[in-house]
Amino acid sequence: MQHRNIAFIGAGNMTKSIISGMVSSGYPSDRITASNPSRPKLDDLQQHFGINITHDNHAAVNDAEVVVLAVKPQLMEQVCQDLAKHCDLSGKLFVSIAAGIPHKRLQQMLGGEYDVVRTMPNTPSALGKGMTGLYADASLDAQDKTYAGDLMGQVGDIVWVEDEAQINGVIAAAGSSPAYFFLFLQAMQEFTMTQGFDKDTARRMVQQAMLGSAEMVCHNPDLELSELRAQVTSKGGTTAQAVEHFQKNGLDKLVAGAMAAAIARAEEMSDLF
Ligand SMILES: NC(=O)C1=CN([C@@H]2O[C@H](COP(=O)(O)OP(=O)(O)OC[C@H]3O[C@@H](n4cnc5c(N)ncnc54)[C@H](OP(=O)(O)O)[C@@H]3O)[C@@H](O)[C@H]2O)C=CC1
Ligand SMILES: O=C(O)[C@@H]1CCC=N1
Repeated sequence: MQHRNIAFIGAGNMTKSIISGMVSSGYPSDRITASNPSRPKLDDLQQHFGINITHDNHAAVNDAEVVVLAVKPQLMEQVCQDLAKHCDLSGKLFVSIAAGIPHKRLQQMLGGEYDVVRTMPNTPSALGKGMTGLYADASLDAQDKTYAGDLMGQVGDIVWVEDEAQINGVIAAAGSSPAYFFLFLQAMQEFTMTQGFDKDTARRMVQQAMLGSAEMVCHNPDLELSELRAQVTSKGGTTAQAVEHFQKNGLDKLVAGAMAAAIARAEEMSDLF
């Protein structure tokens, strides 16, 4: 991929995940800058990945060809307006990772019809196992589109969406979903501890079971998920009892409700910010 000078505005969890994945995939660290108000996160990024760091958003943006907007949604307007006031933004490609802020709204915040790609990554990007949804409007130059896809492709799998509203579906399915899996594992760990296992052993067991299961899913793309489940479920056995308990207690509805809640919040945020 092209290695353009890239600046991350905001050096929080998601920036760290993306930079970590980029550097492991060979993106030159001297072409990456992170800007953040507080120091410790910047020091951490510099120590681990050898990137450039600054407290000055303007300097970071002035030196960049690509600007990743990685602050919390509620700060986005203030940060973009400040950049618009103090920097020449023409010719730069903007990549937003913020939940709930539409493409048009980002352009409005930046004060012009700049090239903007709206993305929705997730934290496993740190391990090169991310999943990112991307949206751009038809005016985006093919080279910029390729760059944005390659960039997020360095940290995992990507999917372009045609309809911007689908980005909220990506949030529910991939942006937020690592937290669902962690929550599920935590509940399993806690129950396992009630069976006389210490915390670490309980974690080791449930995490290995999850890792193995995820690998089975990925290595068997032609097998339906229901078939993989059937392979574990002996007739009259233990798994059948557990699965029946989940189903009787409305697991499908619970999951659909949680994902719909994530989407509803994303929609709400697009009115708020
Ligand atoms: N976490 C996740 O799993 C995902 C998050 N996102 C999106 O990523 C974005 C960032 O989220 P996340 O990384 O979790 O949040 P964090 O709070 O971890 O990071 C945000 C960072 O922005 C910094 N910041 C605050 N004000 C400014 C400013 N004026 N200029 C530059 N930086 C500033 C904060 O610095 P300080 O702490 O010093 O105030 C902080 O380090 C959000 O918009 C979120 O919607 C998208 C997908 C997944
Ligand atoms: O919770 C959030 O709003 C962000 C977006 C997806 C994951 N974290």
